This record gives sequence, structure tokens and C-alpha cells, in this order.
Amino acid sequence: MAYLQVSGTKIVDKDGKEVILRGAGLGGWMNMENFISGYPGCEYQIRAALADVVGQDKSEFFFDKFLEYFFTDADAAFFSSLGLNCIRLPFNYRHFEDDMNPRVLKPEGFKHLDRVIDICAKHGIYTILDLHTAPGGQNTDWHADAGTHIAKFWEHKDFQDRVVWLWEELAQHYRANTWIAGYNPLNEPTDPYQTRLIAFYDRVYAAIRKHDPDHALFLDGNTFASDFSHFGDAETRWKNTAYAIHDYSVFGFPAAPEAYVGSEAQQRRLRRSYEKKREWMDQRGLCVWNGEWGPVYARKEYEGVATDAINEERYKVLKDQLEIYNKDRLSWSIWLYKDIGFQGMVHVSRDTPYMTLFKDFLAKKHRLAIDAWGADDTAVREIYNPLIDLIKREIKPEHQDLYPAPVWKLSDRIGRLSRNILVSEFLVREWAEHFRGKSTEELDIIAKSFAYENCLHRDGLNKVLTDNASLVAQSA
Ligand SMILES: O[C@@H]1[C@@H](O)[C@H](O[C@@H]2CO[C@@H](O[C@@H]3CO[C@@H](O)[C@H](O)[C@H]3O)[C@H](O)[C@H]2O)OC[C@H]1O
Repeated sequence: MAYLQVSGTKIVDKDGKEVILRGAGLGGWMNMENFISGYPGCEYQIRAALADVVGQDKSEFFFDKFLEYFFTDADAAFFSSLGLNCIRLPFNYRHFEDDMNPRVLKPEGFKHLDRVIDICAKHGIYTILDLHTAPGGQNTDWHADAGTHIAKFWEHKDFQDRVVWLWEELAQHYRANTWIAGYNPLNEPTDPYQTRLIAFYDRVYAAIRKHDPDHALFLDGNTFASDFSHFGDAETRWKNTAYAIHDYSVFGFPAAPEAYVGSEAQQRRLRRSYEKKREWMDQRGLCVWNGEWGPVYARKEYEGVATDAINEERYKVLKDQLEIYNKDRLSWSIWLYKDIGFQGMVHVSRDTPYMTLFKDFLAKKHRLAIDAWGADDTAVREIYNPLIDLIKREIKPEHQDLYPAPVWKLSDRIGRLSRNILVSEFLVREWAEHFRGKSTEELDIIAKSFAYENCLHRDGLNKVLTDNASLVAQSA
């Protein structure tokens, strides 16, 4: 088999035949996330807390089992049965390098990544390797696993050197693997000055190409993969490269300005927001990949009788987005394959040991809206509103919109910082205490909750994806 290549606006195989990559991201796995994997705060915090409570060995055992069960042959078989052909694999740099031992490769980091790439290949599924976290944090959000909203990655050359080093190691390891569709060197950068991102991409491009001239690169735009306005003529230096947008629509979230009915005006808004993100590529005839998109869903335990109606509305957003993408023959990767019930194509059943153990805790997390992304903050809004009002009153309007505005509005910033970082931090230990006294066997059983056989399918979502896959196959 030969490598996939980027050719103009398309991804093609060795015969130059177009390959449209359609699939999902394996978020919450080698980069665990609060709302996906079901804990508060950041991965590095819960790993440290669990080691404090059950000891280093048992903690490592639990996380290793979690990684093993989270994706197995059964997941790949199900995924390919839907007609999908690509999985984006987000991973945390900490699997490969220790902050206290920088630039020393941890070979054990490859254990699960290699395993899943091979399982996917066996089922005819391409993979895209996505570095979802970088030392210091490449963006302002929780999924960069930095524990802060200041993206220090852009301010410390040494953090950037380490990522360049890591990609050299990864490129050497994976250079011969043709089932890897390509490398996505940095998820959702937020560089407030814009220019440091381009300089970094120049460096990482050269470093990867030194060892691997063949794999395609998928480069995210700035500001959560939404903004290429400062890329200038950089594409002239980067061969075999596609450009990644993340096309989340506000209509897919509880914060939607109105119910989505698919009106002409709403469809225009969907299209406009998508087209704006890909403008730079379209002006230059470059290949676009939508590396993340997709609504979140209501849950019976929280949204009660309104659940089904809300979700039907979200499936409509999904369908309308796909219709836009299909006209452009766009390659995409929906967020998310598996989680505990908010967004995933499959989700851990509520009667599994993990969900039972954390039932009350998860309800409390939801009440406090500490997973700020996509959260309904109605129950706690009155707590934070006075702070928002204070800033609006005391700070000059021209100083209120701090980067990453306009993606983050003032109220988003306060919500995210106060709930996602501050309040969450207080809950980390409480999460870990649930494991106190558990034996190795019990930890294994809890981790196994994430195995495919213990998951339910989100049928509405999967049906839209399958219908779309056959529709596109017919039009190919
Ligand atoms: O790990 C993922 C992460 O990559 C992803 O990041 C968020 C993407 O969306 C950003 O906000 C959206 C910007 O566009 C508006 O139209 C949407 O309404 C916003 O949601 C957000 O700031 C990023 O953190 O999100 C999910 C994570 O699991």
C-alpha cells in the first residue's frame, strides 16, 4: 500500500484517485478529558491525585487498563461497519516525555498508539496522529492539559523545541506506516500574536520532513483551528499539506441563540461560519480537512422529557452541516467517537461500575457546570453574573475583549476560568477518593466500563453518519 497524498484540494491514493476521509476523533483516550472521560479538571491533575490515593503502581495499572479497554477490535469493527474510514488519534505529550526528564523518549508511550493504529489498519481504517497537548499548553483550554488559560507554549522556546524533538521521534517511528493518513502536529493553537504559530509550523515541518518525506501534514489554523488570516504565503513552503478547520456550530450547543429549524437564515449562518474558516485555503486552491465538529446531546437524567426533542434538533444541525460538506467533497472527523454520554457515537452505559461509582459525583459536576464547554450553566449563573457585571462596570469596553476573543466572549472567559479551572481544582481529590481501598481486580473492572461491550450506541447520530456514508459512496 502507498501513502495518501495531498494533491491540490484533494487527498488521493497512489493512483491519484480521490479519497474522502470521513470519521471521528478518539478524544478522551490518550488525552483524557473532563466531559469525555468523566472527571474534573485536567488529566495531569487526576493522575497525580489517583497516585496519592491508591499509590503509583495501582494508579498506573488503572490508567493502562483504561487505555486498553477504551479502544479494541470491537470498536474498529463497529466503526468500519458504519462506512467510516478514518480515526483521528489525539494524544498527550506526557505519554512520550516526562516534564522532569525532557527529551528522553518514553518507549512505553507507543504501546497503545501502535496497538490502535494496527487494529484500525486491520479494519481498513486510516488514522491521523494528533498532538493534542504541548508542554506549557498550546491553547487556553482544559484539553491542552496545562491547568491554566495562559498558553505558555508560545512564550518559551524550550517548550517549542521539545515538541519539535517529539515530532522527530514520532516521524522516525511511524515513517513506514502507510495506514497513517498523516500527522496533525498541534491541536487548536491559540497564539495571540499569530506570527509565532507560523514560525513554529516552519520548524516542525522541517523536522518531520527530515525523517519522513511521505506522510501528509494536517495543520490547524490559529484560534482553535478557525483563523488562517496570518498564514500569508506560508503554503508555498509546505508540500503535501492539508489545512484543518474545526467547524463547531453554535446551533449544536445549549448556548444556541434560538431553536434550530433549518431556516434559510440559519443555514446561511452555518455556511457562512464554515466558509469564513476556509477562506484562505479557497483563495489558494488548498486542501481543507474539518478535523473537529459536531453537536453535543441532551441526557434524560439532566434534560428530562425535553431530551428527545433537543437531540432531534441537534441531528438536524448535523445533517445540514454534512450537506454543506458533501457539496465540497470535504474530508472530516466528527468529535467524538466515545464518551460518558454527552457527544460520543458510543457511550459508557449508566449501569457500568464506573458510572455507578461516580453517579452522584457526575450529577454534582453537571450541577456546578464545571465542564464549561457546552455546559448549561443555568443553576450557577447567578454566582458568576456579579463578577461579569463588575468587570463590565469597571473595565473600559476596549479592554474587555481579551484574546481568544471573539471566540471567547467576556462571559465565556469568566465561566471557563472560574468553573473549568478554579472550581474544578477543588473536586479533583474528591474524584480520586472514590478509588480508595480498591483492589487491582476492582480497578480492572471499573476501567472495563469503557470497553465497547459496555457501551450504548447513539443511534440517531450513527444513522446520520451511515446514511451519509452511503450517499457519498453513490455520488463518488
Ligand atoms: O479536545 C476538544 C477540543 O479540541 C475542542 O476545543 C474547543 C473547540 O471549540 C472552541 O469553541 C467553539 C468556537 O466556535 C464556536 O462557534 C463554538 O460555539 C465554540 O464551542 C473551544 O474554545 C475549544 O476549546 O473542544 C472539545 C474538546 O473536547
